[in-house]
Amino acid sequence: MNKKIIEKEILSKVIKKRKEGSNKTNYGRILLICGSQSFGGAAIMASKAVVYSGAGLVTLASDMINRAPFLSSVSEAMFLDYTRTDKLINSIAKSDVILIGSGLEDSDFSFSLLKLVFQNAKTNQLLVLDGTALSMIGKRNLNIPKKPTIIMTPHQGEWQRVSGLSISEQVPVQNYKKMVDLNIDFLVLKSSATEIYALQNPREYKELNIGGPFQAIGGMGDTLAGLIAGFLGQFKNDQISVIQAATYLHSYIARNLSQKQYVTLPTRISEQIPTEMKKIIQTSKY
Ligand SMILES: NC(=O)C1=CN([C@@H]2O[C@H](COP(=O)(O)OP(=O)(O)OC[C@H]3O[C@@H](n4cnc5c(N)ncnc54)[C@H](O)[C@@H]3O)[C@@H](O)[C@H]2O)[C@@H](O)CC1
Ligand SMILES: Nc1ncnc2c1ncn2[C@@H]1O[C@H](COP(=O)(O)OP(=O)(O)O)[C@@H](O)[C@H]1O
Ligand SMILES: [Mg+2]
Repeated sequence: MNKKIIEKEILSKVIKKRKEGSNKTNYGRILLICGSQSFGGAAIMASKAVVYSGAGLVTLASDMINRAPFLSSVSEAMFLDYTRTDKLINSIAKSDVILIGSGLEDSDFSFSLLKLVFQNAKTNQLLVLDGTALSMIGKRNLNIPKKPTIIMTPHQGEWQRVSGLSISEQVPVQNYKKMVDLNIDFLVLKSSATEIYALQNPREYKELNIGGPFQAIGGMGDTLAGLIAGFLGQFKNDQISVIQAATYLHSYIARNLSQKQYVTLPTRISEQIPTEMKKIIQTSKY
């Protein structure tokens, strides 16, 4: 199987200048179903990455305990109480991209949210599965539906839970087999050398080689999931390139920050996203 390295050119391939007459509805409606009483920060960090990546309309559905801190730190986004099933179903129906799992608790209630999304998601929607959604799918043997496009962002421990493959068994051929078995369209398998797979192309996968241990901090993956969701909402073509670009940008910013900072805080990465995106369109040949 052919391994390629993700190069910086992927950023100018995907990130484009905005059209003059466009408005927020042209840049994606993103719904996050994230956070819980225990992990409010994950929801805030994921949402911050979605907003700072430029997504048009962003809603977080979460536990009410997170509402006030969320609105004060990501004021551009909207908030929904995730126990309001009627409103949540409505919001699922209107979304282009749904990110579920970052910071959810492993509970019967969270599991019911995941099933609700699986039942209501439609063919033209993109579903990003992260964090505890993955652990629950693995532990509770939940089948992933064929209809929405599925983007899964596990670290190796989560992928072990979902796929049953131990870390040493997580080699490309095995990973592809599991993607087919489990209906996963795109897999971002996170580690110190993150790998990105697309189901349509089982002969090639790409590896990221610009990350580093300055990224080993809680919230780094929540931020990546948000950045991927935000990019998928606004850059509509060639989903694999969009996912690669988001993953590259996340580590590219972290690497730049690490020149001056021992550890690169996830919220600082998000704050840097608009500046780096601007630099890309200014230097782009396209
Ligand atoms: N501030 C917050 O609210 C935070 C919330 N978080 C959320 O907490 C939930 C649990 O996620 P966690 O990943 O912390 O815990 P998990 O228990 O799901 O995963 C960690 C386990 O996986 C194993 N593992 C194997 N390979 C790994 C790798 N490459 N990277 C990381 N772990 C690996 C570890 O040894 C450990 O046993 C998620 O929903 C996550 O989004 C975390 O993001 C931490 C920060
Ligand atoms: N040593 C490292 N080198 C490169 N990237 C790393 C390293 N450690 C962590 N990362 C990156 O940080 C992120 C961690 O994701 P995850 O474990 O899901 O974090 P969290 O759930 O706490 O937000 C991944 O993108 C991973 O690739
Ligand atoms: Mg995570």
